Amino acid sequence: MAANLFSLPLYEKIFPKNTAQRVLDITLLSLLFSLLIYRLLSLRDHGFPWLLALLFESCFTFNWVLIITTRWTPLYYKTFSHLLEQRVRELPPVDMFVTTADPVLEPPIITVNTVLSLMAVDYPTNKLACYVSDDGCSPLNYYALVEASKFAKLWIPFCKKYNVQIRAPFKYFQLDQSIMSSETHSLEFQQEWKKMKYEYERLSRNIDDAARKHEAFGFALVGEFAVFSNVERGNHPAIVKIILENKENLSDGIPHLIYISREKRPKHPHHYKAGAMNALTRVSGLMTNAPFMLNVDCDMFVNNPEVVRQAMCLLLGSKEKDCAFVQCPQLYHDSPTDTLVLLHEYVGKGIVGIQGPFYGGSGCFHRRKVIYGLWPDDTKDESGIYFNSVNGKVDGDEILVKEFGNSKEFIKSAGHALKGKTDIRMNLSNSLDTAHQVAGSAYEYGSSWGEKVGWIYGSTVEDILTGLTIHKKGWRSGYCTPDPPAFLGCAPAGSLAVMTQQKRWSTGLLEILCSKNNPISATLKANLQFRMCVAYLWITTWGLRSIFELCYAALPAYCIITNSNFLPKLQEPGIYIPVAILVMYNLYTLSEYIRTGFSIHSWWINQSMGRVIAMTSWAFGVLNVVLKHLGLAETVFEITQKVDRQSSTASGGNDNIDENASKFIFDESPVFVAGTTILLVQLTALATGLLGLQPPTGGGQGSGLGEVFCSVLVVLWFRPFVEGLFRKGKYGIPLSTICKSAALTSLFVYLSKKSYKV
Ligand SMILES: O=c1ccn([C@@H]2O[C@H](COP(=O)(O)OP(=O)(O)O[C@H]3O[C@H](CO)[C@@H](O)[C@H](O)[C@H]3O)[C@@H](O)[C@H]2O)c(=O)[nH]1
Ligand SMILES: [Mn+2]
Repeated sequence: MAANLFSLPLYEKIFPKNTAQRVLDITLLSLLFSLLIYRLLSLRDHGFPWLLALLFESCFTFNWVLIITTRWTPLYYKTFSHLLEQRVRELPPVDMFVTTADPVLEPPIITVNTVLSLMAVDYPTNKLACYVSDDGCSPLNYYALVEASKFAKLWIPFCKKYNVQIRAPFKYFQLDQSIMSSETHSLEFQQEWKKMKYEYERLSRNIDDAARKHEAFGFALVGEFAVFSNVERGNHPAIVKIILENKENLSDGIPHLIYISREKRPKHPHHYKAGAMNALTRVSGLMTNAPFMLNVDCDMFVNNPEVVRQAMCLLLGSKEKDCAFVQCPQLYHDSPTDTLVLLHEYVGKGIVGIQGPFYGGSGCFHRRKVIYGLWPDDTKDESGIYFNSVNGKVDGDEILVKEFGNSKEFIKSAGHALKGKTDIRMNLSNSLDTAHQVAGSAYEYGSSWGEKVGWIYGSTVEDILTGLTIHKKGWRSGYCTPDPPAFLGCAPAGSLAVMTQQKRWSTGLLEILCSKNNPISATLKANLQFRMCVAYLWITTWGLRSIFELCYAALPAYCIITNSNFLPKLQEPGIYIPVAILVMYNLYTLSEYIRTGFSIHSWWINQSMGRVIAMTSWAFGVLNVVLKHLGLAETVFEITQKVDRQSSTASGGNDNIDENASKFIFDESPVFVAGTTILLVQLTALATGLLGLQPPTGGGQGSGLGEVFCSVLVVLWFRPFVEGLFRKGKYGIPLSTICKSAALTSLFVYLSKKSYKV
């Protein structure tokens, strides 16, 4: 019987049927190929635009091949967490990491909610420790956490007593009380609920007040805040503070809570989030050294209190090799970003079916030893010592110093982690001195941190790079999609934030493609599976696609201005191919939206936003990487502004979600010059056509309805820019931007005409 129980599976793999999708994918691919063949065959009868169209369409076809290959075999997991206790004698410890970097862009109340939701998960509290990294080195963040720790002592028991489902207090108190289950309607519950609400409002008020005071005349930096006096954001010593310690090792108490602001010095690169993650890994290695680490961004609260147990089903229920990390999808609570949901649905699950999901930077459970650089084939000898396939024996002290840096205590803890031993540490403060040492800005010099160990440096999307480094070794990863969703975060609010984020992504992804860690070499020289390489190529080439999309969008305008054509004429049978592609592709994506429960309107908005982002933000990503390679600029991690919708329970209203939320906000940033130029080019072309200012065709075929249709389509995609031309203030395109774009447009028209004469 015991043996039977032990063999019960903790999860089941489900391969959803996708025959219809495959058929459609292949049909579309055949159409694309037919178009290419048609163009090739008729190349001689047509001019330069025809050749360009052939080139760009080949790229889109290639991209389609990448997409089909990536999503061919979707997979998801069903977990059986109620069997966990029967399968494992004791649940393993988990260290939970939260990163925050700027108390203005990331209001402390958001971080506080995330931390509270993590600390309140359904898991033995003596197995949990929560570490918060503050790259802003802000006394305000520290203050907020200290206040939150007092609230946690009430909140956590309340959540567990009443089995509260949403344990981020801001979200919980937004819920309509009437939808809560009837058992929670007891008088006792009502009273406790009111008290909790009162305490939470007090907590938010205290944090708000402190923020206001801090802004006005600084904090009184005395007592435990004294360490923050004279600190500058980018120049300060390491600060590590134990806010809460579960000294009695109670399984139904409150988990440890530790604040870390790693040392920063102007001369030492700090590697943004990846650097912060590595500091967290080391400090936690000294203090609790849990074999599993959960990491979330400051705005990603736990939405399903079962999440750790759910993830454990995958981590403990499979062979280690099959599960280096478990990623939960990134979903948003404020505005459902349909594109992301769809990416998860139609591409994400496909990747899960290859070698496992990409690491997405937040909502991910890691095996500590994998982060320490272990390969799946590294084997234990009898004494439990690992032999590393790259470095030989892992236990050799010299090797360990080279890998992990110069701290004896840390090396010892890393040795334990690699061997899978769990440390039992009674007193956190014993390791405080060493914790400060490993959080030092020079600690990593001469070690493998950021290169072979920990989060990998060299890209502003450190998550994809780190995940690729893990997959490259042959590890697989798991996907955790419980219902309700495990985590929910803040969507970037407004056009500016979206543009900035997309620019960073495109930059970072291209940095990966152009580095020695690119997916192709990972397949040729290491163990990245071929189709996984394709999946990584699909994502890392986002930026490059922008160039082709831009040029393709310029093509109809070019043709109208020069009275040439890149599409077959309406009376030619060839026209049916591009028309069929257009119709089928749009109906196909539309059906995906509708099947997933989104509206036609959201389909249209996202399709056009997708094109706008690709032609503007992504293109600037390419520029960033070119400048980096020329040594002219460094790439930076620009933090996304998080909107504080959380303290709204205290202030009584959602002021931020007004009717203007969907309007585009413009500033003088170059991305908007690019967008405005694309629009003006199309408008100029259409005007040229309408006013009959086109040059004579010179014997060939002139532009026709096809070109005009495409040009109008681009204008429709850029509708927010059209509106921006006529609006004032922040919703209008600044005059300087319009002037720059007008100049660029004239240049385009001039060059087009000139090139055509030549
Ligand atoms: O110097 C820095 C910069 C950022 N962060 C933290 O990194 C996280 C992500 O930053 P955010 O501005 O929210 O970026 P997003 O674009 O929303 O993040 C997505 O993309 C990032 C990679 O570009 C991933 O790291 C994230 O996990 C993923 O959610 C936040 O918690 C920040 O506090 C730091 O700790 N230090
Ligand atoms: Mn974010």
